Amino acid sequence: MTDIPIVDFGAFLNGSQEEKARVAKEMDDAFRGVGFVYLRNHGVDAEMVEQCFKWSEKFFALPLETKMLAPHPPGGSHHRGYSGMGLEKVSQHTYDAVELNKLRETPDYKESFESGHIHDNAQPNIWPPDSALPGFRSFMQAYFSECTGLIHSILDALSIALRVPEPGLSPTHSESLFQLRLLHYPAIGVDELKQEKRSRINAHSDFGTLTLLFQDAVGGLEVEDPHKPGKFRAAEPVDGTVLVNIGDLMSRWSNGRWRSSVHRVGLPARYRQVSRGAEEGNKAGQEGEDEIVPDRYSIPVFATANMDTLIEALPGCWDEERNPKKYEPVTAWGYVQMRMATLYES
Ligand SMILES: O=C(O)CCC(=O)C(=O)O
Ligand SMILES: [Fe+2]
Repeated sequence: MTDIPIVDFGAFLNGSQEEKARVAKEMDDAFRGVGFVYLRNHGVDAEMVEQCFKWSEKFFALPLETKMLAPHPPGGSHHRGYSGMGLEKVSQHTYDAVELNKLRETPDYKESFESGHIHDNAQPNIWPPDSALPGFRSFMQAYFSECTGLIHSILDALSIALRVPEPGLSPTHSESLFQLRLLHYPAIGVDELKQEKRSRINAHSDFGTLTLLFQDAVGGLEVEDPHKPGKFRAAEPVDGTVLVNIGDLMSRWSNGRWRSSVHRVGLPARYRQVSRGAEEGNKAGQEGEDEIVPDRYSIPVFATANMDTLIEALPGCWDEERNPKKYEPVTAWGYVQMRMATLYES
């Protein structure tokens, strides 16, 4: 297991100034260390989270032709709608076209549906007709707003951690240009994942400011150990929590103070041990060969700052002598566009 801390965010949402400062410090520590934190009492309605997983199952169970009524546009710059199996392939800072095509030979075995803010004019939503899945669109819009609240509260906590003067970082995200993603990883043979014939999601870092992640009970998410590059440790689902991580844009904004850790989804930890069958004797051992990892569903929400926000080392994250600015200033949108362009074949 990773050493991803669990923080009680309720103490930030409802606590005194002292409690808020304590929680902010705990989050600062987590983001400086592993770049991930589990938040308990995060305020996102548990029933809505459960319902969102149900909508996700219903959506992905639709026939392919129906899902294709809301197709993800070609190229990576308009990230909305349905992406079928193998369409998106994440990578870690690979911009070279030849390299990217080589990576795509082992496609991520997943399908996804992206939606965003109803007033996001740069990336308008792409919905299936309501008759295809009545109620889906209105639920997803309500769930999007529900998650938006938590993102802004986390930004408030981070502003306290850095002593960013009031009103802090939240106004830089006032347009809520976020991306709500439903992910479905179909059932897959243990061996296919083990031998890396297919991946669920390849190692990558997220490129926005913050990511919220709800995952089902299947597991398989792994985070790279910040001190041992190439070594991944399980980030198993923890009941009643949301997993929050720092993206590249926030890492850059904090002048590297907060870590945007590489993560991936592969074989859940419990399948790594000797196959269950093998322990139970020969006959069962044979069956163990064909073991299947069940379908997995997860729901990330990616946050980014308003398009023209200048991303340049935040106060408290640099000083002229000991800790100079490490990165050139970029606009939030300029950076995100550059990263999104690598995700899809254009
Ligand atoms: O499915 C997951 O648990 C992680 C998904 C993820 O890392 C992503 O979509 O960026
Ligand atoms: Fe990710």
